[in-house]
Amino acid sequence: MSLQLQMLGTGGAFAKKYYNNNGLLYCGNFTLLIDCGITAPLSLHQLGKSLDEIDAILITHIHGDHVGGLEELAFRMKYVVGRKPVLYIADKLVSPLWDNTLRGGMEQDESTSLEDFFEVRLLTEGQSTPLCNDLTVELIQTPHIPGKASYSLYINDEVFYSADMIFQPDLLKHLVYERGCRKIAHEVQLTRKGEVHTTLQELLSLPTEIQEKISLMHYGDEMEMYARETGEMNFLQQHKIYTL
Ligand SMILES: O=c1ccn([C@@H]2O[C@@H]3COP(=O)(O)O[C@H]3[C@H]2O)c(=O)[nH]1
Ligand SMILES: [Zn+2]
Ligand SMILES: [Zn+2]
Repeated sequence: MSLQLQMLGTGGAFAKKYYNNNGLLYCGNFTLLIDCGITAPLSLHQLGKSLDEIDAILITHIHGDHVGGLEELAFRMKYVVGRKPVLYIADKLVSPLWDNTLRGGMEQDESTSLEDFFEVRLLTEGQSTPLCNDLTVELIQTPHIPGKASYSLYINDEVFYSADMIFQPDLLKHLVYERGCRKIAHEVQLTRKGEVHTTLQELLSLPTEIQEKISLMHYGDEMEMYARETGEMNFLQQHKIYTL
């Protein structure tokens, strides 16, 4: 079964042209929404997708461009669609997501926990979990903000989808040379110092055979200026469907 990826947006947190870096992963009839940022509901609307077409949501980490659309999604699922969405999430993210992010807007009456709005399915880091017949996801914790857990994804034991992360060349080499990784969707920061992200310069230091597997995402509005400066890598484009 081939996997397809359609990004709802490919922009960094402050990008305006390309929307938040959230993706739809298609596996046959199953659709997984990877992250649900502020712009996710608008992007879904522009694609003509109803929320009912999303079978599950997976959250990589707690930043607005990755979770800022969850309140709208959950309220619409509850009050319009009438179905609890499935939410895959690392156990360490449950409390930060509910207590520190969603609770202020969503707690009311008997609805006092994440489980009151979502069918929560916990993911354990380092463990490959089947989400449907032909789709498995393994969380790999990757550094982003000190003290805040963030998880990249290893999909079907062959595709790496980075969360926001500081450059991890050894991880990328390990995945490609020892775990048979075929494709990599990687965040990139084009301008300014990386600090909590991976810079284009850092990715350009990777061997050619790894760069060839990389598609760049989570970039700024200046992306077009860098179109010919990405070595063997290419930019993922919003709404285009890629076979993985
Ligand atoms: O220590 C910090 C924390 C945050 N930030 C910025 O805020 C943004 C939050 O979303 P993001 O993770 O997509 O990108 C982050 C950066 O652009 C930063 O530069 N340094
Ligand atoms: Zn981000
Ligand atoms: Zn982030």
